[in-house]
Amino acid sequence: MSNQAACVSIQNVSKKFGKHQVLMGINLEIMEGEIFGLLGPSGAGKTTLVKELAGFDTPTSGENYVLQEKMPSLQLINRIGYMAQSDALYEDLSAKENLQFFASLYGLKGKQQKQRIDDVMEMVNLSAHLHKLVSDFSGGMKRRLSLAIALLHEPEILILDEPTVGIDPVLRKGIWDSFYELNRKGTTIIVTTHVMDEAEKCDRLGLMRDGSLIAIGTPNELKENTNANSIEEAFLVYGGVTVED
Ligand SMILES: Nc1ncnc2c1ncn2[C@@H]1O[C@H](COP(=O)(O)OP(=O)(O)OP(=O)(O)O)[C@@H](O)[C@H]1O
Repeated sequence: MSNQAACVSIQNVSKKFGKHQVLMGINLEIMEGEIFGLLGPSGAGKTTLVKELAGFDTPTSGENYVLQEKMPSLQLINRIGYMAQSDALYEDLSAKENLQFFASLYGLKGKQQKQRIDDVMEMVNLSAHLHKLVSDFSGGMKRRLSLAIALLHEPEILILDEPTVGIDPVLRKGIWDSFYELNRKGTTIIVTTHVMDEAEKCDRLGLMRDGSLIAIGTPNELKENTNANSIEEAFLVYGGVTVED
């Protein structure tokens, strides 16, 4: 990984909502072509951080650079794919109409638009439901449709906020296979999760707790450095927490 360029550089980023300090002096570089996972309990600040990377929020202090541009940057809209934690879908439109709407925003037209819609729906295993109203979709189907939308314009960086919540293990594996496939083709993937087995699938992890990045490394490094058998155990050691049942 040493000869890769950083495509994300987070420089001393802090964020406050009123008096509530949500991010504290985060420094992190994410390399081109890696799958980077942000792991941490609810409220750790993962969503706040990835929202800033996607250009939907700004730090109170510090700077975020994505593809060498200071964020937020309108110029990057076509180069970043973002899947938010809550689905931003039009419930009274069909899946196809939702995809067409977002495809138009990205400037995809005609045959190319149709092809991309078919490709992404196949990737998330929803091809059979193209014409169904989103209001008739299950929670997991909505997640997968949101993912399909994030993939439409073949972004160089894909930012996914808990992409597989509410998705059953078989489909989850299928979705991770798609991530690996995209990653093989060069897409950098940044994913937040609090699922430990997903964390193991990342090239590197950033462990977050109470707005701080408490450790960064490959899953193996994090386990070896703490003499832990699992990422969960490593997390607890880095966090200075003792294991309780
Ligand atoms: N717009 C906001 N206004 C005020 N507080 C906020 C806002 N957004 C987030 N927070 C607070 O910031 C903290 C971090 O939230 P964030 O959603 O980033 O955590 P998270 O690690 O992504 O958690 P989860 O896994 O539950 O999504 C929480 O305490 C949350 O209540």
